Amino acid sequence: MRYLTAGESHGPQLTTIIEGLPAGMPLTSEDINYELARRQKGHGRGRRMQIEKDTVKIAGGVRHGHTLGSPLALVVENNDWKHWTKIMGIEPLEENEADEVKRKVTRPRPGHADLVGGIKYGHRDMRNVLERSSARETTVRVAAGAVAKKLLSLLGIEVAGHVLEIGGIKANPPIYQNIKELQQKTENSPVRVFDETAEKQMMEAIDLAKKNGDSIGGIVEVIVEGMPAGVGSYVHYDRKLDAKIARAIVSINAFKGVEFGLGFEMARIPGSQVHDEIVWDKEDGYTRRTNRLGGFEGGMSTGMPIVVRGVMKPIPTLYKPLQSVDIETKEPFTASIERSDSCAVPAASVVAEAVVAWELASAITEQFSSDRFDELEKIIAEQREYARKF
Ligand SMILES: Cc1cc2nc3c(=O)[nH]c(=O)nc-3n(C[C@H](O)[C@H](O)[C@H](O)COP(=O)(O)O)c2cc1C
Ligand SMILES: C=C(O[C@@H]1CC(C(=O)O)=C[C@@H](OP(=O)(O)O)[C@H]1O)C(=O)O
Repeated sequence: MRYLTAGESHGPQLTTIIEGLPAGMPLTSEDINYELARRQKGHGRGRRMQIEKDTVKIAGGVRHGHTLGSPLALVVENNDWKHWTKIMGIEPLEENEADEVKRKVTRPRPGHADLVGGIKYGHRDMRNVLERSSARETTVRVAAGAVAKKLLSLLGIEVAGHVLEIGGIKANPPIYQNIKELQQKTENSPVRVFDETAEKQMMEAIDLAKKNGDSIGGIVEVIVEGMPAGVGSYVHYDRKLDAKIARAIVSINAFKGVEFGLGFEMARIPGSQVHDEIVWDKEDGYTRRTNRLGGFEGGMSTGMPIVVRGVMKPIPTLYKPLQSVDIETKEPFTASIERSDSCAVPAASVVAEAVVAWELASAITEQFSSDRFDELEKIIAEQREYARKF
């Protein structure tokens, strides 16, 4: 499967076209709207989230609640567009219209894409960069991820994303009976965290950063249960599924690192405390006594839960801006201020879920290729049975 997205942050809409979905898979707008609403929640977001009520229009590829096998076209309109029609106008401006109409940006924000994007594309008005580099684009990535999550869920694979750390406040690792419990508890948290003590401290840290005109980042974790063993491959670098997931996580705006299972901690402990011992029983087939590698060996899923974490840097737009340079005068100036979030880690955990779900659904449909969803269900059941008996 593949998808592309189009659209600017304050333009009329965001669009994605998804190609390669099997036909006959149940899918409704509600499945997608549920995920879009989750992405909009979270303590620390700016005023934009009160303006938007993200809902999807399915513009192709579905009929009477089932996919057709044709490209799936999804559209999310920007409510804010009505305030930006002039600034973001599609048609050329009159010659006498001033630069203020465009809300020209000439003082790049350190840490955002403004300056290098301007250099790369020759945009001396760096609004042309920030409109597309904005994480508004993650709206339709979450829409694509919702479709992937639906496919996975119908195949018995569940995905849960949550927050582990914000601004240096660490949550205790979640202890839960099943993944549904993790999903439900974090869903009701304003910072999408399992640990209630950390929740309060995280919210205070966000409020303090906001008050100081500053921003904070954090760590999110995505857990996947029910993935069959043997998806991905060890034979080529670009077929390794863990590598695809790592790329997907780092592709999220402001994400700077990724780890699986024990992650960077593995550098400090011996192999006997890292590798997971293999056991077999009739019911579950091959499992591991522990899951310290986080569900991957040799670029393939082991069948154990996938555990992947990503680190998000603090938001680059600061209400107390850092030093920058005006590209017109080359004089030192503080960076421009755009309306901004002070912390978007909770929202980013929903985006992380979406991009992980996409990579898994994509790998499954590639490896167990079928144009029909009912056939795919059968093939996956057979794969599970084959791996159990192997
Ligand atoms: C959900 C989400 C919301 C974000 N909100 C903002 C924001 O309000 N202001 C901002 O400057 N950056 C925000 N960012 C981060 C920027 O989009 C990101 O730093 C920028 O695109 C530069 O890319 P890079 O940080 O990956 O290098 C957000 C990121 C995510 C994932
Ligand atoms: C619009 C979203 O996030 C935006 C991401 C973003 C950025 O620079 O990445 C900057 C802000 O844009 P605005 O100036 O319009 O408020 C955020 O609100 C969204 O998540 O839907």
